[in-house]
Amino acid sequence: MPAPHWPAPAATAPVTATVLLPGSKSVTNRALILAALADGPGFVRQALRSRDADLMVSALRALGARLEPVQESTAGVDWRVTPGPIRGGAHVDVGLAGTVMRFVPPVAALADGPVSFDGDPHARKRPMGPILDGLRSLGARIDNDALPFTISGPLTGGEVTLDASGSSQFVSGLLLTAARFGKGITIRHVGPPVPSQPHIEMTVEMLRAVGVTVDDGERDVWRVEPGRIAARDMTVEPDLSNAAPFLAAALVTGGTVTIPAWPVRTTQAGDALRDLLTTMGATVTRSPATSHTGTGPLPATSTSEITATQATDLAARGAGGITAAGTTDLVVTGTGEVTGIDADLHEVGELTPTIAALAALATTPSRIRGVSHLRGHETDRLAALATEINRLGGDAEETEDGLIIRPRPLHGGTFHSYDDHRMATAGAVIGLAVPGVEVENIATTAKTLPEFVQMWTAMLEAR
Ligand SMILES: O=C(O)C1=C[C@@H](OP(=O)(O)O)[C@@H](O)[C@H](O)C1
Ligand SMILES: C=C(OP(=O)(O)O)C(=O)O
Repeated sequence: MPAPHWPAPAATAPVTATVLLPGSKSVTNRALILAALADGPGFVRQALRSRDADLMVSALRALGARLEPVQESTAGVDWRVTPGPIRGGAHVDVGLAGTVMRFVPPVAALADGPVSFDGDPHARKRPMGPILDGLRSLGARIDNDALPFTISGPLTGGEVTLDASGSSQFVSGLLLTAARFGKGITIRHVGPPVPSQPHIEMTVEMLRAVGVTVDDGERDVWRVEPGRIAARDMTVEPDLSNAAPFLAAALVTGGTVTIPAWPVRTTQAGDALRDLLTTMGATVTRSPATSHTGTGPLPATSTSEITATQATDLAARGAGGITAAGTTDLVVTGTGEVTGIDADLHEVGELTPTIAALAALATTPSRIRGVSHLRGHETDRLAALATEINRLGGDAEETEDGLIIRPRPLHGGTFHSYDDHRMATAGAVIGLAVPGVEVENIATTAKTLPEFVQMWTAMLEAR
Protein backbone atom coordinates (compact mmCIF):
# COMPACT_ATOMS: atom_id res chain seq x y z
CA MET A 1 0.00 0.00 0.00
CA PRO A 2 1.48 3.40 -0.93
CA ALA A 3 2.45 5.64 2.00
CA PRO A 4 0.09 8.53 2.72
CA HIS A 5 1.02 11.85 1.17
CA TRP A 6 3.18 14.12 3.32
CA PRO A 7 1.46 17.31 4.49
CA ALA A 8 4.13 19.88 3.71
CA PRO A 9 4.32 22.20 6.72
CA ALA A 10 3.41 25.83 6.05
CA ALA A 11 5.73 28.29 7.77
CA THR A 12 4.08 30.25 10.54
CA ALA A 13 7.09 32.54 11.11
CA PRO A 14 10.40 33.39 9.42
CA VAL A 15 12.84 30.49 9.75
CA THR A 16 16.06 30.98 11.70
CA ALA A 17 18.08 27.81 11.48
CA THR A 18 21.48 26.30 10.97
CA VAL A 19 21.31 23.28 8.69
CA LEU A 20 24.10 20.70 8.64
CA LEU A 21 24.13 18.87 5.35
CA PRO A 22 25.39 15.37 4.71
CA GLY A 23 27.99 14.61 2.05
CA SER A 24 27.68 15.29 -1.65
CA LYS A 25 26.23 12.48 -3.74
CA SER A 26 28.42 13.43 -6.69
CA VAL A 27 31.66 13.54 -4.67
CA THR A 28 30.82 10.39 -2.68
CA ASN A 29 30.13 8.24 -5.74
CA ARG A 30 33.23 9.47 -7.58
CA ALA A 31 35.44 8.95 -4.53
CA LEU A 32 34.13 5.39 -4.00
CA ILE A 33 34.89 4.45 -7.62
CA LEU A 34 38.37 5.94 -7.51
CA ALA A 35 39.09 4.16 -4.22
CA ALA A 36 37.85 0.84 -5.64
CA LEU A 37 40.15 1.20 -8.66
CA ALA A 38 43.18 2.40 -6.69
CA ASP A 39 46.58 0.76 -6.24
CA GLY A 40 45.97 -0.05 -2.56
CA PRO A 41 43.56 0.40 0.35
CA GLY A 42 42.28 3.91 1.00
CA PHE A 43 39.57 5.83 2.83
CA VAL A 44 36.51 7.81 1.82
CA ARG A 45 35.42 9.86 4.81
CA GLN A 46 32.16 11.61 5.63
CA ALA A 47 30.60 9.79 2.70
CA LEU A 48 26.90 10.23 2.07
CA ARG A 49 24.60 7.46 3.23
CA SER A 50 21.63 7.46 0.85
CA ARG A 51 20.01 5.26 -1.76
CA ASP A 52 22.32 6.41 -4.58
CA ALA A 53 25.43 6.00 -2.42
CA ASP A 54 24.27 2.60 -1.13
CA LEU A 55 23.72 1.44 -4.72
CA MET A 56 27.28 2.47 -5.56
CA VAL A 57 28.64 0.60 -2.55
CA SER A 58 26.72 -2.55 -3.54
CA ALA A 59 27.86 -2.27 -7.16
CA LEU A 60 31.54 -1.97 -6.22
CA ARG A 61 31.28 -4.86 -3.76
CA ALA A 62 29.62 -7.01 -6.45
CA LEU A 63 32.58 -6.20 -8.71
CA GLY A 64 35.12 -7.36 -6.11
CA ALA A 65 36.08 -4.34 -3.96
CA ARG A 66 35.92 -4.57 -0.17
CA LEU A 67 34.18 -1.61 1.48
CA GLU A 68 34.12 -1.60 5.27
CA PRO A 69 32.52 1.12 7.36
CA VAL A 70 35.16 2.07 9.94
CA GLN A 71 33.15 4.83 11.54
CA GLU A 72 29.59 6.03 11.19
CA SER A 73 28.25 9.20 12.76
CA THR A 74 26.06 12.17 12.04
CA ALA A 75 28.84 13.29 9.68
CA GLY A 76 28.29 10.29 7.42
CA VAL A 77 30.24 7.10 7.02
CA ASP A 78 33.99 6.60 6.77
CA TRP A 79 34.71 3.76 4.34
CA ARG A 80 37.90 1.75 4.21
CA VAL A 81 38.07 0.61 0.59
CA THR A 82 40.28 -2.31 -0.45
CA PRO A 83 40.42 -2.78 -4.22
CA GLY A 84 40.32 -6.30 -5.67
CA PRO A 85 40.47 -7.80 -9.15
CA ILE A 86 37.31 -6.69 -11.00
CA ARG A 87 35.00 -9.71 -10.93
CA GLY A 88 32.66 -10.76 -13.71
CA GLY A 89 29.43 -12.69 -13.29
CA ALA A 90 28.00 -9.87 -11.19
CA HIS A 91 24.68 -8.06 -11.40
CA VAL A 92 24.45 -4.32 -10.72
CA ASP A 93 21.22 -2.63 -9.62
CA VAL A 94 21.48 1.05 -10.60
CA GLY A 95 18.17 2.10 -9.01
CA LEU A 96 17.47 5.48 -10.57
CA ALA A 97 21.00 6.77 -9.99
CA GLY A 98 22.64 8.47 -12.98
CA THR A 99 26.01 8.19 -11.26
CA VAL A 100 25.66 4.41 -10.93
CA MET A 101 24.22 3.74 -14.40
CA ARG A 102 26.88 5.92 -16.15
CA PHE A 103 29.94 5.52 -13.89
CA VAL A 104 29.90 1.75 -13.20
CA PRO A 105 29.67 0.20 -16.73
CA PRO A 106 33.23 1.34 -17.61
CA VAL A 107 34.44 -0.35 -14.40
CA ALA A 108 32.49 -3.50 -15.31
CA ALA A 109 34.20 -3.54 -18.71
CA LEU A 110 37.45 -4.27 -16.82
CA ALA A 111 35.97 -7.46 -15.34
CA ASP A 112 37.00 -11.00 -16.16
CA GLY A 113 33.45 -11.90 -17.28
CA PRO A 114 30.08 -10.39 -18.22
CA VAL A 115 28.28 -8.01 -15.85
CA SER A 116 24.55 -7.33 -16.09
CA PHE A 117 22.83 -4.01 -15.22
CA ASP A 118 19.23 -3.05 -14.54
CA GLY A 119 17.38 -0.51 -12.41
CA ASP A 120 14.05 1.07 -11.55
CA PRO A 121 11.39 1.10 -14.29
CA HIS A 122 12.15 4.75 -15.14
CA ALA A 123 15.90 4.05 -15.23
CA ARG A 124 15.24 2.11 -18.43
CA LYS A 125 14.11 5.37 -20.02
CA ARG A 126 17.17 7.44 -19.04
CA PRO A 127 19.64 8.04 -21.91
CA MET A 128 22.56 5.58 -22.06
CA GLY A 129 23.24 5.29 -25.82
CA PRO A 130 26.30 7.58 -26.12
CA ILE A 131 28.27 6.00 -23.26
CA LEU A 132 27.39 2.44 -24.32
CA ASP A 133 28.41 3.22 -27.93
CA GLY A 134 31.58 4.81 -26.56
CA LEU A 135 32.40 1.64 -24.61
CA ARG A 136 31.70 -0.45 -27.72
CA SER A 137 34.14 1.62 -29.74
CA LEU A 138 36.76 0.89 -27.05
CA GLY A 139 36.22 -2.86 -27.43
CA ALA A 140 33.32 -3.80 -25.09
CA ARG A 141 30.40 -6.00 -26.10
CA ILE A 142 26.99 -4.73 -24.91
CA ASP A 143 23.67 -6.30 -25.81
CA ASN A 144 21.32 -3.28 -25.62
CA ASP A 145 21.25 0.51 -26.02
CA ALA A 146 19.59 1.24 -22.67
CA LEU A 147 18.98 -0.57 -19.40
CA PRO A 148 18.82 -3.53 -18.97
CA PHE A 149 22.08 -4.62 -20.59
CA THR A 150 25.03 -6.94 -20.13
CA ILE A 151 28.55 -5.74 -20.76
CA SER A 152 31.66 -7.82 -21.42
CA GLY A 153 35.21 -6.58 -21.78
CA PRO A 154 38.04 -6.44 -22.16
CA LEU A 155 38.64 -2.81 -23.05
CA THR A 156 41.86 -1.59 -24.51
CA GLY A 157 40.97 2.10 -24.42
CA GLY A 158 41.81 4.61 -27.13
CA GLU A 159 39.75 7.24 -28.96
CA VAL A 160 36.02 7.84 -28.46
CA THR A 161 33.78 10.33 -30.20
CA LEU A 162 30.39 10.86 -28.59
CA ASP A 163 27.55 13.32 -28.18
CA ALA A 164 27.38 14.21 -24.48
CA SER A 165 24.77 16.95 -24.86
CA GLY A 166 22.27 14.68 -23.07
CA SER A 167 24.37 14.28 -19.93
CA SER A 168 27.79 15.25 -18.65
CA GLN A 169 27.83 11.87 -16.91
CA PHE A 170 28.72 10.17 -20.23
CA VAL A 171 32.06 12.01 -20.12
CA SER A 172 32.60 11.68 -16.36
CA GLY A 173 31.84 7.95 -16.45
CA LEU A 174 34.48 7.23 -19.09
CA LEU A 175 37.05 9.54 -17.47
CA LEU A 176 36.81 8.00 -13.99
CA THR A 177 37.94 4.53 -15.12
CA ALA A 178 40.10 5.53 -18.10
CA ALA A 179 43.50 5.39 -16.37
CA ARG A 180 42.91 1.64 -15.98
CA PHE A 181 42.39 1.14 -19.75
CA GLY A 182 45.59 -0.10 -21.43
CA LYS A 183 45.74 2.89 -23.77
CA GLY A 184 44.00 5.42 -21.55
CA ILE A 185 41.37 7.46 -23.37
CA THR A 186 40.78 10.44 -25.64
CA ILE A 187 37.15 11.58 -25.55
CA ARG A 188 35.91 13.97 -28.20
CA HIS A 189 32.45 15.50 -27.78
CA VAL A 190 30.62 16.38 -30.98
CA GLY A 191 27.18 17.96 -30.74
CA PRO A 192 25.31 20.70 -28.88
CA PRO A 193 27.08 21.95 -25.72
CA VAL A 194 27.70 19.48 -22.89
CA PRO A 195 25.66 20.44 -19.80
CA SER A 196 26.86 20.50 -16.20
CA GLN A 197 30.49 21.48 -16.87
CA PRO A 198 31.17 21.87 -13.12
CA HIS A 199 30.47 18.17 -12.73
CA ILE A 200 33.08 17.38 -15.39
CA GLU A 201 35.51 19.71 -13.61
CA MET A 202 34.76 17.79 -10.40
CA THR A 203 35.70 14.56 -12.17
CA VAL A 204 38.92 16.03 -13.57
CA GLU A 205 39.92 17.56 -10.24
CA MET A 206 39.28 14.36 -8.33
CA LEU A 207 41.26 12.33 -10.90
CA ARG A 208 44.20 14.71 -10.54
CA ALA A 209 43.94 14.43 -6.75
CA VAL A 210 44.61 10.67 -7.08
CA GLY A 211 47.56 11.17 -9.40
CA VAL A 212 45.90 10.62 -12.77
CA THR A 213 47.13 12.73 -15.69
CA VAL A 214 44.21 14.45 -17.41
CA ASP A 215 44.49 16.94 -20.26
CA ASP A 216 41.34 19.07 -20.59
CA GLY A 217 43.08 21.99 -22.31
CA GLU A 218 41.11 21.73 -25.54
CA ARG A 219 37.38 22.47 -25.48
CA ASP A 220 35.26 19.30 -25.70
CA VAL A 221 38.30 17.01 -25.66
CA TRP A 222 39.58 15.10 -22.63
CA ARG A 223 42.66 12.87 -22.51
CA VAL A 224 43.57 10.51 -19.69
CA GLU A 225 46.95 8.80 -19.63
CA PRO A 226 46.99 5.14 -18.65
CA GLY A 227 48.48 4.59 -15.22
CA ARG A 228 47.87 3.93 -11.57
CA ILE A 229 45.16 5.49 -9.50
CA ALA A 230 46.72 6.34 -6.15
CA ALA A 231 45.08 5.17 -2.95
CA ARG A 232 44.23 8.20 -0.84
CA ASP A 233 42.42 9.35 2.25
CA MET A 234 39.58 11.49 0.85
CA THR A 235 36.99 13.61 2.62
CA VAL A 236 33.63 14.41 1.05
CA GLU A 237 32.20 17.96 1.00
CA PRO A 238 28.63 18.63 2.15
CA ASP A 239 26.04 18.42 -0.62
CA LEU A 240 25.52 22.01 -1.77
CA SER A 241 22.73 21.10 -4.21
CA ASN A 242 20.81 19.65 -1.29
CA ALA A 243 21.24 23.01 0.45
CA ALA A 244 18.88 24.46 -2.16
CA PRO A 245 15.46 23.79 -0.57
CA PHE A 246 16.68 24.85 2.88
CA LEU A 247 18.15 28.10 1.57
CA ALA A 248 14.96 28.65 -0.43
CA ALA A 249 13.08 28.53 2.88
CA ALA A 250 14.93 31.68 3.96
CA LEU A 251 13.64 33.54 0.90
CA VAL A 252 10.07 32.26 1.14
CA THR A 253 9.64 32.98 4.86
CA GLY A 254 11.81 36.10 5.14
CA GLY A 255 14.11 34.29 7.52
CA THR A 256 17.76 33.29 7.77
CA VAL A 257 19.31 29.91 7.03
CA THR A 258 22.96 29.19 7.75
CA ILE A 259 24.85 26.30 6.16
CA PRO A 260 28.13 25.51 7.91
CA ALA A 261 31.17 24.11 6.08
CA TRP A 262 30.42 25.75 2.73
CA PRO A 263 33.68 25.26 0.80
CA VAL A 264 35.50 28.44 -0.17
CA ARG A 265 36.32 26.79 -3.48
CA THR A 266 34.37 23.92 -4.96
CA THR A 267 33.31 22.36 -8.26
CA GLN A 268 29.84 21.56 -6.91
CA ALA A 269 26.94 22.96 -8.93
CA GLY A 270 25.24 24.08 -5.72
CA ASP A 271 27.78 26.85 -5.27
CA ALA A 272 25.82 28.73 -7.97
CA LEU A 273 23.02 29.15 -5.42
CA ARG A 274 24.90 32.13 -3.98
CA ASP A 275 24.31 34.15 -7.17
CA LEU A 276 20.94 32.67 -8.10
CA LEU A 277 19.38 33.36 -4.70
CA THR A 278 20.85 36.88 -4.63
CA THR A 279 19.10 37.54 -7.94
CA MET A 280 15.86 36.25 -6.44
CA GLY A 281 16.01 38.72 -3.58
CA ALA A 282 18.20 37.18 -0.88
CA THR A 283 21.16 38.61 0.94
CA VAL A 284 23.94 36.05 0.83
CA THR A 285 26.98 36.39 3.06
CA ARG A 286 29.83 34.20 4.19
CA SER A 287 31.02 34.35 7.72
CA PRO A 288 34.01 32.67 9.35
CA ALA A 289 33.35 29.07 10.23
CA THR A 290 31.90 28.75 13.72
CA SER A 291 32.22 25.87 16.15
CA HIS A 292 29.72 23.89 14.12
CA THR A 293 31.93 23.61 11.03
CA GLY A 294 31.48 20.27 9.38
CA THR A 295 28.97 18.23 7.54
CA GLY A 296 26.42 15.73 8.49
CA PRO A 297 22.80 14.79 8.55
CA LEU A 298 22.15 16.44 11.84
CA PRO A 299 18.73 17.89 12.22
CA ALA A 300 18.52 21.58 11.53
CA THR A 301 18.94 23.44 14.75
CA SER A 302 19.53 26.90 16.00
CA THR A 303 23.19 27.52 16.81
CA SER A 304 22.45 27.65 20.51
CA GLU A 305 20.89 24.20 20.38
CA ILE A 306 23.97 22.42 19.10
CA THR A 307 24.85 20.02 21.86
CA ALA A 308 28.32 19.51 23.25
CA THR A 309 28.50 16.10 21.60
CA GLN A 310 27.51 17.50 18.24
CA ALA A 311 30.03 20.32 18.57
CA THR A 312 32.86 17.89 19.32
CA ASP A 313 31.80 15.66 16.49
CA LEU A 314 31.65 18.59 14.09
CA ALA A 315 34.94 20.10 15.20
CA ALA A 316 36.60 16.75 14.55
CA ARG A 317 35.55 16.85 10.93
CA GLY A 318 37.77 19.75 9.98
CA ALA A 319 37.50 21.34 6.58
CA GLY A 320 35.16 19.59 4.19
CA GLY A 321 36.07 18.83 0.63
CA ILE A 322 38.27 16.48 -1.16
CA THR A 323 40.78 19.22 -1.85
CA ALA A 324 40.73 20.17 1.85
CA ALA A 325 39.99 23.78 0.96
CA GLY A 326 38.79 26.09 3.71
CA THR A 327 35.16 26.53 4.56
CA THR A 328 32.90 29.27 5.86
CA ASP A 329 29.33 29.47 7.03
CA LEU A 330 26.98 30.50 4.24
CA VAL A 331 24.22 32.77 5.53
CA VAL A 332 21.14 33.43 3.39
CA THR A 333 18.50 35.93 4.49
CA GLY A 334 15.27 36.61 2.66
CA THR A 335 12.70 39.38 2.79
CA GLY A 336 9.63 37.20 2.37
CA GLU A 337 9.22 38.50 -1.17
CA VAL A 338 10.76 36.39 -3.93
CA THR A 339 11.79 38.08 -7.18
CA GLY A 340 11.50 36.19 -10.47
CA ILE A 341 14.63 35.25 -12.40
CA ASP A 342 15.75 34.89 -16.00
CA ALA A 343 18.50 32.30 -15.83
CA ASP A 344 20.34 29.84 -18.01
CA LEU A 345 20.77 26.78 -15.77
CA HIS A 346 22.57 24.64 -18.38
CA GLU A 347 25.63 24.25 -16.14
CA VAL A 348 23.68 23.67 -12.92
CA GLY A 349 20.56 21.86 -14.10
CA GLU A 350 20.05 19.94 -10.87
CA LEU A 351 19.13 23.23 -9.15
CA THR A 352 16.13 23.73 -11.48
CA PRO A 353 13.39 22.16 -9.33
CA THR A 354 14.16 24.46 -6.37
CA ILE A 355 14.53 27.55 -8.56
CA ALA A 356 11.22 26.70 -10.27
CA ALA A 357 9.51 26.28 -6.89
CA LEU A 358 10.78 29.73 -5.87
CA ALA A 359 9.68 31.14 -9.22
CA ALA A 360 6.16 29.79 -8.62
CA LEU A 361 6.05 31.88 -5.42
CA ALA A 362 7.68 34.98 -6.94
CA THR A 363 6.02 38.33 -7.51
CA THR A 364 7.52 38.79 -11.01
CA PRO A 365 7.81 36.36 -13.96
CA SER A 366 10.68 33.92 -14.42
CA ARG A 367 12.29 32.21 -17.36
CA ILE A 368 14.56 29.19 -16.93
CA ARG A 369 16.59 28.32 -20.02
CA GLY A 370 19.24 25.87 -21.24
CA VAL A 371 17.94 22.75 -19.50
CA SER A 372 16.36 20.54 -22.18
CA HIS A 373 18.59 17.72 -20.85
CA LEU A 374 16.42 17.66 -17.70
CA ARG A 375 13.93 15.61 -19.73
CA GLY A 376 16.38 12.71 -19.20
CA HIS A 377 16.75 13.14 -15.44
CA GLU A 378 14.89 11.15 -12.74
CA THR A 379 11.74 12.17 -14.62
CA ASP A 380 11.08 14.69 -17.40
CA ARG A 381 11.57 17.52 -14.92
CA LEU A 382 10.29 20.25 -17.24
CA ALA A 383 6.99 18.47 -17.79
CA ALA A 384 6.74 17.45 -14.13
CA LEU A 385 7.39 20.96 -12.79
CA ALA A 386 4.92 22.61 -15.19
CA THR A 387 2.24 20.00 -14.41
CA GLU A 388 2.59 20.17 -10.64
CA ILE A 389 2.84 23.98 -10.41
CA ASN A 390 -0.24 24.31 -12.63
CA ARG A 391 -2.10 21.67 -10.61
CA LEU A 392 -1.80 24.03 -7.62
CA GLY A 393 -3.27 26.88 -9.67
CA GLY A 394 0.04 28.31 -10.91
CA ASP A 395 1.02 29.51 -14.37
CA ALA A 396 3.97 27.48 -15.66
CA GLU A 397 4.69 26.85 -19.31
CA GLU A 398 7.15 24.36 -20.73
CA THR A 399 9.43 25.65 -23.46
CA GLU A 400 11.74 23.61 -25.66
CA ASP A 401 14.65 24.14 -23.25
CA GLY A 402 13.10 25.31 -20.00
CA LEU A 403 10.14 26.91 -18.24
CA ILE A 404 8.28 30.20 -18.11
CA ILE A 405 6.63 30.73 -14.75
CA ARG A 406 4.35 33.71 -14.13
CA PRO A 407 2.99 34.93 -10.79
CA ARG A 408 -0.42 33.54 -9.91
CA PRO A 409 -1.81 32.70 -6.46
CA LEU A 410 -1.47 29.00 -5.60
CA HIS A 411 -3.79 26.78 -3.63
CA GLY A 412 -3.32 23.52 -1.75
CA GLY A 413 -3.41 20.12 -3.40
CA THR A 414 -1.28 17.09 -4.18
CA PHE A 415 2.24 17.69 -5.49
CA HIS A 416 3.46 14.54 -7.29
CA SER A 417 7.12 13.65 -6.99
CA TYR A 418 7.56 11.19 -9.91
CA ASP A 419 10.13 9.27 -7.79
CA ASP A 420 12.31 12.38 -8.09
CA HIS A 421 13.95 13.59 -4.87
CA ARG A 422 14.22 17.15 -6.14
CA MET A 423 10.54 17.26 -7.20
CA ALA A 424 9.63 16.17 -3.66
CA THR A 425 11.72 18.92 -2.07
CA ALA A 426 10.33 21.48 -4.56
CA GLY A 427 6.86 20.56 -3.24
CA ALA A 428 8.08 21.18 0.30
CA VAL A 429 9.33 24.67 -0.67
CA ILE A 430 5.97 25.60 -2.20
CA GLY A 431 4.20 24.17 0.84
CA LEU A 432 5.97 26.67 3.09
CA ALA A 433 3.88 29.46 1.57
CA VAL A 434 0.79 27.57 0.41
CA PRO A 435 -1.29 25.80 3.07
CA GLY A 436 -2.62 22.37 2.17
CA VAL A 437 0.16 21.13 -0.14
CA GLU A 438 0.60 17.37 0.18
CA VAL A 439 3.71 15.82 -1.34
CA GLU A 440 3.23 12.36 -2.79
CA ASN A 441 6.10 9.94 -2.01
CA ILE A 442 8.25 12.23 0.12
CA ALA A 443 10.29 9.08 0.89
CA THR A 444 11.88 9.43 -2.53
CA THR A 445 14.15 12.08 -0.96
CA ALA A 446 16.15 9.07 0.31
CA LYS A 447 17.87 9.08 -3.10
CA THR A 448 20.27 11.70 -1.76
CA LEU A 449 18.92 12.92 1.60
CA PRO A 450 17.20 10.24 3.68
CA GLU A 451 16.79 12.63 6.63
CA PHE A 452 14.99 15.29 4.61
CA VAL A 453 11.69 15.29 6.54
CA GLN A 454 13.43 15.30 9.91
CA MET A 455 15.76 18.13 8.85
CA TRP A 456 12.90 20.16 7.32
CA THR A 457 10.76 19.83 10.43
CA ALA A 458 13.68 20.74 12.68
CA MET A 459 14.46 23.79 10.51
CA LEU A 460 10.89 25.04 10.96
CA GLU A 461 10.96 24.40 14.70
CA ALA A 462 14.36 25.99 15.34
CA ARG A 463 14.43 29.47 16.81
O1 LIG B 1 28.12 13.78 -12.43
C1 LIG B 1 27.29 14.02 -11.55
O2 LIG B 1 27.46 13.71 -10.36
C2 LIG B 1 26.05 14.71 -11.95
C3 LIG B 1 25.99 15.36 -13.16
C4 LIG B 1 24.78 16.08 -13.62
O3 LIG B 1 24.14 15.25 -14.58
P1 LIG B 1 23.66 15.78 -16.04
O4 LIG B 1 24.84 16.30 -16.76
O5 LIG B 1 23.05 14.56 -16.64
O6 LIG B 1 22.64 16.85 -15.76
C5 LIG B 1 23.83 16.37 -12.47
O7 LIG B 1 22.62 16.87 -12.95
C6 LIG B 1 23.61 15.13 -11.63
O8 LIG B 1 22.73 15.41 -10.59
C7 LIG B 1 24.92 14.69 -11.01
C1 LIG C 1 19.99 14.47 -12.03
C2 LIG C 1 20.22 14.02 -10.78
O1 LIG C 1 20.65 12.78 -10.42
P1 LIG C 1 21.41 11.61 -11.18
O2 LIG C 1 22.74 11.49 -10.51
O3 LIG C 1 20.54 10.41 -10.95
O4 LIG C 1 21.52 11.98 -12.65
C3 LIG C 1 19.98 14.89 -9.60
O5 LIG C 1 20.36 14.48 -8.48
O6 LIG C 1 19.41 15.99 -9.74
